[in-house]
Parts: sequence; structure tokens; C-alpha cells
Amino acid sequence: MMEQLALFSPAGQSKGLPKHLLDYQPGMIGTEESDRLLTHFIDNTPWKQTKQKLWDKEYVTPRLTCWYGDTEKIAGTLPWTAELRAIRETVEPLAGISFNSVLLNYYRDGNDSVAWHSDKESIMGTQPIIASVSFGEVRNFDIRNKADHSEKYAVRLEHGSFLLMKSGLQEGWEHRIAKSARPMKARINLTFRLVI
Ligand SMILES: O=C(O)CCC(=O)C(=O)O
Ligand SMILES: [Fe+2]
Repeated sequence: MMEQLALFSPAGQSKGLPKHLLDYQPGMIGTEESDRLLTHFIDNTPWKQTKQKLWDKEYVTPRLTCWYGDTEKIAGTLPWTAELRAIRETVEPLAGISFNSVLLNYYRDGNDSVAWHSDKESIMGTQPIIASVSFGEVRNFDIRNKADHSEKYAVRLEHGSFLLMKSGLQEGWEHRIAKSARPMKARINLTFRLVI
């Protein structure tokens, strides 16, 4: 536990966060607008809890999700909404690319999480750029080097913040949102992607 804490500087970010892999920008969206969007997404999204198969056993994904966008590559993708379009237009210049889909994640409390993984499905190419926007509860976004798990960093993703996962991140690194024993309020995360 102490080891974990020692990773963080007072501001809550790991020291020496690798800037060539990640770009973090707090307050991309103002507090009031972020408050509105948090409630909007919680209340107006047809959330689903999907199942994952791992070693022939079925697990319920420990969070709720929903896909939006204009690609037919992902089954059941819903059309862009006004809110998602507006956020997409804000993040595209920061990412330097256009996105055609977004995955919405709803972490209801500290029990919801996403396990270590990298987003490198073949439909996105091996070096995708992903733009991530967060609302609600601050959660730690942990990354670790695939070749050396002891090399790891954490970023506290704040209400209204923007995180750019740059092209090298998915290939060499994994990321997660860990469960928390501390009581946690709801968090919404949007990951904009280009599915090709
Ligand atoms: O919730 C987050 O910040 C990350 C979500 C994520 O890793 C994903 O959707 O692939
Ligand atoms: Fe991910």
C-alpha cells in the first residue's frame, strides 16, 4: 500500500509520467457543464452489462457500457447524439485525428472497474490513438509496461478531464481502472476511437 502511494506526487499524478504515451489535461470541460453531462449520460444511455468469456468461463463485465458512432464494424452501435458530437468536436483537434465511434463506460461505484488490458483490436490498427473524457468520481488510470510490470504510473482522471492515449500506448503498455475499497460515486468515461 505504501509503495502504491509513493508513486504519486501531491497533485496525484505519477512523477515522470511518460509524455510520449499520454497527454493529460484537467478541466477540458468546465465544472457546471461536466455536472450536466454526468447526469445526462447516466440517465439517457441504454446501458448494457455484457458478458466476457475467459478460459471458458463466463463473467459479467464489472461496469455498464454502450457504443455510439457511425461505423458498422461494431454491432449495435447507436447514432451520434448532440452531446457526443459536441464532445467529439472538442477532442478531435487535441487528438489530431477524426473519430467514428465512442465507447461509453459507466462505473457505478468502487466495485466497478476495468481489468488490465490494451485496446488494440485489429479493427483499430495496432497503434490507435484514443481520446478519453471523464465525468464524475475521480478514479486512477493505471498504466504498466507489458515487458516489465514494475514500470507503472497512475493518472487521476478528474471531472471534465481529457486524456490522450497516444499511438505507442496500446502496443507496449496495458491500462486499467482498479476497484476501490473506498466508497466511490458514479463515474462516466468516454473513449473516442477510429474503427477502420
Ligand atoms: O474508464 C477509463 O478511463 C478507461 C476505459 C477503458 O480503458 C476502455 O474503455 O477501454
Ligand atoms: Fe481501454
